Amino acid sequence: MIEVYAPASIGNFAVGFDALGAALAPIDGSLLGDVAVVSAAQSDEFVCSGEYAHKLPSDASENLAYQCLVHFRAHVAPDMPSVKLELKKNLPIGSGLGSSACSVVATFAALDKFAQTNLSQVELIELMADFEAIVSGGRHYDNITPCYLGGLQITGDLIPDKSIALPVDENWYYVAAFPGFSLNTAKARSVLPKELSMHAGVEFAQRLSAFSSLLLTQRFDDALSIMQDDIAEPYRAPLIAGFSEAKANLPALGAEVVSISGAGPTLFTVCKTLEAAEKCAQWLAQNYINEQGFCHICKLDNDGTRQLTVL
Ligand SMILES: Nc1ncnc2c1ncn2[C@@H]1O[C@H](COP(=O)(O)OP(=O)(O)OP(=O)(O)O)[C@@H](O)[C@H]1O
Ligand SMILES: N[C@@H](CCO)C(=O)O
Repeated sequence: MIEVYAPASIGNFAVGFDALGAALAPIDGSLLGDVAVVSAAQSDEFVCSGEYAHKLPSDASENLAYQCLVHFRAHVAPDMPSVKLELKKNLPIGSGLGSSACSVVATFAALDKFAQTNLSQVELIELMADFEAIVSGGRHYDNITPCYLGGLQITGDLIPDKSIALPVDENWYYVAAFPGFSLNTAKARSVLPKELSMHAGVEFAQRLSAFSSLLLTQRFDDALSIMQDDIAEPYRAPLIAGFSEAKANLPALGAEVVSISGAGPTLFTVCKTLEAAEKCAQWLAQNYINEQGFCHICKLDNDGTRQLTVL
């Protein structure tokens, strides 16, 4: 049996629409992500369990994890013995935490290990991105690669091996608050402008390249000072109840950055101290999330997708 965990991630990371993403590790040691378990069986079977399993279609053929298994058997490992695939769906759907990417990454990584197909990093990332594209309305890697590789990744087709890890300040804390309602990624993409002006395109390129260079030269405070999303946040904020109030209130509590995680509705902050992160988390718990929501103070998950059990 192979059991693989894949962490939640913050897509876009404010300055890198579709191109930058970070994997999350709650500081209380809990796991925030999906788990795929592959074991030998008489014939292929699929089970979806976990807190959010009931939010997914009951028909296995509509579950991305099962679709990954069907694809893997047909195109990657036709000789793989029959398996039971269990997806432990621990992340809410349409959360902005890279939920579908988590299921896809955990499943392909577990199948690759079980079948000993030893796909290369690029082969696996391409496979994973194909499936992420099916549901999100656009091919992008900013949940896939941080989820798979860990850390903060600048990522896309132009980038050698699809992804390059960027350093962050070890002292930074990230507060991720899921408000408890869903926002469909395809819908959150449909409100974005189809084209950027020349000015906006140049500014986006400047901001992302400067941010990356500043991180690589350890000028972390300068990097934080330009960490702003002009591409997606202005159009998506009206879709997320409470976001504008949070953005207005959290800086006074010590948030250096307040932005939307992925397509939303999860909000994230970057804080320089644990004290500031705790104050932000408390405010968010009282003012942003409902009974179905949750809030975690996190560091980056530098391990990415990993095996929990091998039997
Ligand atoms: N294993 C799965 N995990 C998540 N979504 C799945 C899965 N299988 C099928 N789906 C379907 O894919 C769609 C995912 O929608 P969407 O892209 O909005 O969510 P998401 O990937 O969970 O969002 P986000 O990346 O913002 O966390 C939903 O319609 C959901 O029912
Ligand atoms: N970069 C993507 C992340 C969501 O999956 C977006 O913002 O639409």
